[in-house]
Amino acid sequence: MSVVRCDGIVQIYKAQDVEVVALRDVDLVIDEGETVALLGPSGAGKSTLLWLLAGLLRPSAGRLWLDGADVSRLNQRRLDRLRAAHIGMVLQNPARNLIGYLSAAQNVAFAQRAVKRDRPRARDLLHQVGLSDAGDRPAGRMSGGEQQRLAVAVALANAPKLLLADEPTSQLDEESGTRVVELIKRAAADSGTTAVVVTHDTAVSEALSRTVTIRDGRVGAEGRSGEDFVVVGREGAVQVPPEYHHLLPPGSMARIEELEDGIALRRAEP
Ligand SMILES: Nc1ncnc2c1ncn2[C@@H]1O[C@H](COP(=O)(O)OP(=O)(O)OP(=O)(O)O)[C@@H](O)[C@H]1O
Repeated sequence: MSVVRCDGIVQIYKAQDVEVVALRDVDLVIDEGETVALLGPSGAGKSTLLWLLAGLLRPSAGRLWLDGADVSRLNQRRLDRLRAAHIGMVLQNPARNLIGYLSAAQNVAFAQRAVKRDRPRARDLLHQVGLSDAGDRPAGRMSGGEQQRLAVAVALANAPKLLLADEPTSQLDEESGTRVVELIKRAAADSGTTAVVVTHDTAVSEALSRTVTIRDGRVGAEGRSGEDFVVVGREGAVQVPPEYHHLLPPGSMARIEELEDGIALRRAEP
C-alpha cells in the first residue's frame, strides 16, 4: 500500500505581494517500508514537500493522500490526530523538535502521548542514539549533535507509519550518522516505517532504498535498485536527470525513437 501519494501538488507561498511557487505539479508515490532519500539543491522545495507530507501545510493545489487518507477531506482535528499517532518528524533545526526544559526520556515519553506508552521502546531508542546516560539534563542544554540524535529518537517514539527527517545527520560525526541511518532502516524493517529523509550526505542516500530528486519545485528522477526512473508529468514533460546532462544537455534537441515499450531520446546535434 502507498503511504504517500501526491497527485499534481502545487505549493505557493504568498509573501507580501509576491508569490513563490515552491512546488509545481509534483507526482510521487511512496510505498510502505520504503526508505527514500530526497535530494536537491538549496531552495528546490525539499522542506516544503516534507512539511506537506507531515500535514503541517495544506497544498495550494493537487491532492495528497497520507496513509490512504485524502488530506483535503480531513478536518484539522483529524489531521492533528493522524500526525500525532502516525507521523514522526525531525525538523532541520533539532532544538525545534524538543521541549527544552524536559529531559531526553521525558521528551521521548511526550512523543508517545497519542499512542500506547511503550517504555521499553523509549529506553531502546535512547540507547540506540547513545543517550541512555543523558540523565535529567534538560534537552535545551544539550549540544547540537545530542539534540539531533534525541530528535530522531523522539520522531520514532510512536513507531510512526511515516518518518520525515530534514537533514537528520547534519550535525553528527560519521559514527553517529551511521547509527541514525541504521535506526531508520531498522524501523522500516521491524515496524514497516516508511521514511523520507532530506539529505546532502551521500553516505545516507546510498544506505536508503530509493532516491528521489527535486529541482526547482519539480520531482525529477527516481532511482530504484540501481535503475533510473523519471516521472512523466501531466503535460507529458520529462526531466532529464543531471547525471545525463553530459549526454543530453539542457536546451539541446533530442531525437525521439519509438521502441516497443516506450521511447528513447537521442541527441539530435553532433
Ligand atoms: N514561508 C515561506 N514564504 C515564502 N517563501 C518560502 C517560504 N518557505 C520557503 N519559501 C521558498 O520556497 C522555495 C522552496 O523552499 P524550501 O525551503 O522548501 O527549499 P529546500 O529545498 O528545503 O531548501 P534548503 O535546502 O535550503 O532548506 C524557496 O524559493 C524558498 O525561498
